[in-house]
Amino acid sequence: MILTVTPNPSVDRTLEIDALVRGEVLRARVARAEAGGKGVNVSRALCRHGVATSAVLPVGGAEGAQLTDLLAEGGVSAVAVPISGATRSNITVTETDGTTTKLNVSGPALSEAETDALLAAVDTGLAEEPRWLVASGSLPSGVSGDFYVRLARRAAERGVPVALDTSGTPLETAARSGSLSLLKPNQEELSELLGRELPTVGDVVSGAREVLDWGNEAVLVTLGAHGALLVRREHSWLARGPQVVPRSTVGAGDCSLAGYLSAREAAPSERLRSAVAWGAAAVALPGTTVPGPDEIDPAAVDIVEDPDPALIIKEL
Ligand SMILES: Nc1ncnc2c1ncn2[C@@H]1O[C@H](COP(=O)(O)OP(=O)(O)O)[C@@H](O)[C@H]1O
Ligand SMILES: O=P(O)(O)OC[C@H]1O[C@](O)(COP(=O)(O)O)[C@@H](O)[C@@H]1O
Repeated sequence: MILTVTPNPSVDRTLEIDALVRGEVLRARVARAEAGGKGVNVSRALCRHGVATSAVLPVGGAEGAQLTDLLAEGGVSAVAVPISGATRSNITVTETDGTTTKLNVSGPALSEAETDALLAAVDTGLAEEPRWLVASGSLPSGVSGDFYVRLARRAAERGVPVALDTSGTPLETAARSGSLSLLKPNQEELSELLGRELPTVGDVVSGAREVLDWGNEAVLVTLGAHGALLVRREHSWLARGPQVVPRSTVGAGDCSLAGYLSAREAAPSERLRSAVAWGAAAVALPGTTVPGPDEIDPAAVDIVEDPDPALIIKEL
């Protein structure tokens, strides 16, 4: 079983329009609502592939009820921790050419008692000895920036490896405290973490190795349309995915992480192949829709071990 925790989940609302024009009245062709939030999406993607998973998340208000219903409809096992605030709705606008614009809301604050209840729900999940704990997404206000460090300590006590996908202060705090089995920043998040631009493959690999030096095991850096780099101490691997016609990039990173974790007992390069295949498949689907097994083509992913450090990422 893979346990995910999403402290700030959302109902993802997507509006599909022809082209976004500021200041105009635009009519949406399609409006959809899907369960969202980073760990929630990892669980949804794993569930579509028959991988056992459980999603822990706080829920409140009418959107919280809708989120719980959406997860139940999708057959995703969830532990919903009740909170007094209302779960957020994040808005995505997708245009015909695949341009995706996201408007993320900060979400409800969690009280200390609600934060403790969330931690207790994770503890209960950890007692079931999951093969991974996935800690993902932004932290709601009221939750201290070291929340993921606290989670990682609890997981370590049970010998459960932790995969982290977040940004800003929560990423920096957890990454610097070490002991994470996997971090999944995108190129921009890694660059922000290290405080410098990372235009080449060599820049990303050496930046990720700096993060490994803080006591972490592996870094999966997703590069949007340019694929992904997996960096471990001994080797790094570059994966370039198939060309896809993008429809919505929302949830691509979450599906990449799910693909990486789904590949049981596989060599690092095969885990990376799976990550990029799942991410590319997600981009071809509308809204926050997660791909199923028929939509994924791992054979279309090209992998290079210890790639040329001089390669420029935006030219890949
Ligand atoms: N425009 C795109 N075309 C093809 N694949 C894409 C595109 N955008 C993202 N992907 C795939 O999804 C993965 C995750 O995307 P990325 O944007 O880096 O993550 P995040 O959603 O976390 O920002 C990439 O590694 C790639 O495999
Ligand atoms: O917690 P954050 O950083 O606000 O992100 C939440 C949003 O990110 C998503 O999880 C999508 O994430 P990715 O596009 O990075 O895979 C949405 O479902 C959700 O609306």
